[in-house]
Amino acid sequence: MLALLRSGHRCFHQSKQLPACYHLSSTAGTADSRHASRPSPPPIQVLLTESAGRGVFATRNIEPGELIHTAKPIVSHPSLSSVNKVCYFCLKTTPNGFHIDQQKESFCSEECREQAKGFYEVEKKADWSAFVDHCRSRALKYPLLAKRLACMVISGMTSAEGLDVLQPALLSAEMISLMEEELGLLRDALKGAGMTTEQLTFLTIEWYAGVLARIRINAFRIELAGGSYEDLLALAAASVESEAAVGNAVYMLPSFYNHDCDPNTHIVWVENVEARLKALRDIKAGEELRICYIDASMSRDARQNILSNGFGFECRCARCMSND
Ligand SMILES: C[S@@+](CC[C@H](N)C(=O)[O-])C[C@H]1O[C@@H](n2cnc3c(N)ncnc32)[C@H](O)[C@@H]1O
Repeated sequence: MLALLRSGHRCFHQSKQLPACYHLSSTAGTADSRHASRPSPPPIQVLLTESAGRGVFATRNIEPGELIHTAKPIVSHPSLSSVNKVCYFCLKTTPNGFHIDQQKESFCSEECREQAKGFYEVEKKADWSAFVDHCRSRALKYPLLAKRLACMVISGMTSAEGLDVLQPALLSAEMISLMEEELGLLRDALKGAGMTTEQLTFLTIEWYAGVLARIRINAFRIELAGGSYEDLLALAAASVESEAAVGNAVYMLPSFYNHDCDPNTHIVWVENVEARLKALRDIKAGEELRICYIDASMSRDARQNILSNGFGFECRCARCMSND
């Protein structure tokens, strides 16, 4: 998927720059950042594109293989099949993770347990069986992220508006009415855990549907490479549609990367949920950085179908425009 047509597409950004909060303090480095003396700001900025909303642009030339920046998630959750195998916070594989109060979830370190403390104190009081059964029987993964976000809001770890800046998917009335049942199960679990009406004020259908609309467009499926960088290219190519996911996560800065069927950048996970954005080839200052959202080895028609149905846009990247 990664050795396809070289698009050489140009950036079409308008001069309007987004607020400084978009220039996130993620770390960046050279091709081997371990030798860098201190982390430098990432060589990117978020700007408006001509036809794809906001996008991420290089502020200097970037070399192939360079680690552009890393990113920690706003919210993440293990997949239901991995919940007993990975750290409940960072999704690292945990053969010997430690459990708290005989709960089935485990953490890989004291640090992760500490960072999860806020939402986990809320989560562990509730009986999630009906909510989880609902998700399992319908193969739904995103409500688990919404559930965790709700617990983070209740615990004060984050604000109820935390995802608002991200682009939402358009939801049909039918989709929203299906979400009402899910929201009922979420509210019941939290009420059963002793949360007060006041604590649950934010938990309306508008909030829940708004969160899921953003998760739908912006969530990443996490597959851990666990190996060296050299393996990652092959792994990224092979696994886009595999079922090796340990969980799902939503990030801020990575959410602003637009799609290209012949991307110049890719996103990888080595041992946990921390994302690494890496250059796949030479990128010139001012060029837009794009990742591939789907399995780029599919035919043009299949790619267009998935992008249209899943993300709501018609891909007009150089590869699609050349009918490849
Ligand atoms: C994850 S967001 C990327 C950031 C987004 N442009 C924004 O302003 O927040 C995905 C959305 O960006 C737009 N997008 C991404 N790649 C695109 C492309 N190749 N062509 C047109 N629109 C694209 C679509 O609206 C898509 O649903």
